[in-house]
Amino acid sequence: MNNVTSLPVVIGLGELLWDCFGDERRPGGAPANVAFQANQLACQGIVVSRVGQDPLGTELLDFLKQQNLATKYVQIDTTFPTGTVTVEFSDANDPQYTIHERVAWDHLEFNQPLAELMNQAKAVCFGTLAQREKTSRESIYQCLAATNADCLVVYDINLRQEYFDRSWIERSLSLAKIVKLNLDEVEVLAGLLEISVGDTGWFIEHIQKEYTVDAVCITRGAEGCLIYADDQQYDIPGTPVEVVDAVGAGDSFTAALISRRLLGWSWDKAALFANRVGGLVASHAGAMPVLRAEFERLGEEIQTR
Ligand SMILES: Nc1ncnc2c1ncn2[C@@H]1O[C@H](COP(=O)(O)OP(=O)(O)O)[C@@H](O)[C@H]1O
Ligand SMILES: O=C(O)C(=O)C[C@H](O)[C@H](O)COP(=O)(O)O
Repeated sequence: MNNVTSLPVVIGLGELLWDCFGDERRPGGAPANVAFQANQLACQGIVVSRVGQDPLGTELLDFLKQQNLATKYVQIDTTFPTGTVTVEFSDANDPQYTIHERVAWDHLEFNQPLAELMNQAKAVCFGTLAQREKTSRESIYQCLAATNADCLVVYDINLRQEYFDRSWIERSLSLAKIVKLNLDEVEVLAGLLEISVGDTGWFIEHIQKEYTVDAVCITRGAEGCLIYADDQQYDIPGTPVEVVDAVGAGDSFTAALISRRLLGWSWDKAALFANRVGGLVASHAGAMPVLRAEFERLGEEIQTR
C-alpha cells in the first residue's frame, strides 16, 4: 500500500466516477464516497476501482492524491472510459441518478495486490451497482473472499435504475455482516424477495436470519435511521439541516457508522454520529465535501455524552 498508516483500513469496493450536475461535475461513486469519508473519520480509506486512460480518469486520481488517499488500487483501463453519472433533482433531498454504461469501473480485475490489500482490511463496503457486469461482479466476490474472518463486511445496497438482480442481492446479503438500505430500497427488496413488508421489524428479522446478517441499518433521510442489531431495534431521529444536495448522505452515514463501530462504540452512539455526519454531507454540495475538522468536533461531542 502507499501512504501506510496504523489507522484501520476501510475499503470502498466498486465504482469511482464523476457525478455530473448540469455543467458541474464532482467526484462520486457510492463505495468511493465511503472510502473518502472513512479517510476523514480516523480510518485509512482506500478506493478499489477502475478509471479510463483519459483526462477524466487522471483528474479523479489527482483528486484522490490531493486528498491524501491511495491511488494504487484504482486500476487504469485502456479500452473503457472513466464512468460518469447524470444527477438530477426533483428536490434537493431526492437525487435521481442516470448511470452511464460501458465504463471502466465495470471491468475491475482481481489480482495479487488486491488479495493482499483485502487481507489487511478492517472493513470493506460494497454495493449492487458495480455488480452489473460479470467482470467486476466476479472480482468483487473474489475480493470479499480474500478478507479475514474479522473484517466488517458492509453491503450498502444502493439500488440504481434496473441494475440489480435477485441472485446478486441474495449472494451479497449472505456475504455481509452489516446491511444498509434506505426506505425505498426496503420496498424494492421485499418485492424482489417476495416477502410482505407490512411489518418492517419482521421483514428485517427475516433478512438477518436467512442471510446471517448481524445488523441492518435503514436510513430515512431527515428522519434519521433505524438499526436492528443484537436482538434490539434502535430508532435514532435525525437532526434538521439545510439541505444543499443529499448526494452522498447515505455513503457518509455508512462510513461514519463503520468508523465508530471499529472504535467499539455502541450501536446507538455510532448511529447518532452517523446521522449527524449524513446531515452534514447533505448540507454541502456533492458526495465528497472536505469536512475532516467538523467530523472530529462532532465525534468528540458525541463520544463525551
Ligand atoms: N435532510 C436531511 N436532514 C438531516 N439529516 C439527513 C438529511 N438527509 C440525510 N440525512 C442523514 O443522512 C442519512 C442518510 O441519508 P438517506 O438520504 O436516508 O440515505 P441514502 O442517500 O442512502 O438514500 C440519514 O439517515 C440522515 O441521518
Ligand atoms: O455510485 C452510485 O451509485 C452513484 O449513483 C453515484 C453517487 O455518488 C452515489 O450513489 C451517492 O450515493 P448516496 O450516498 O446514496 O447518495
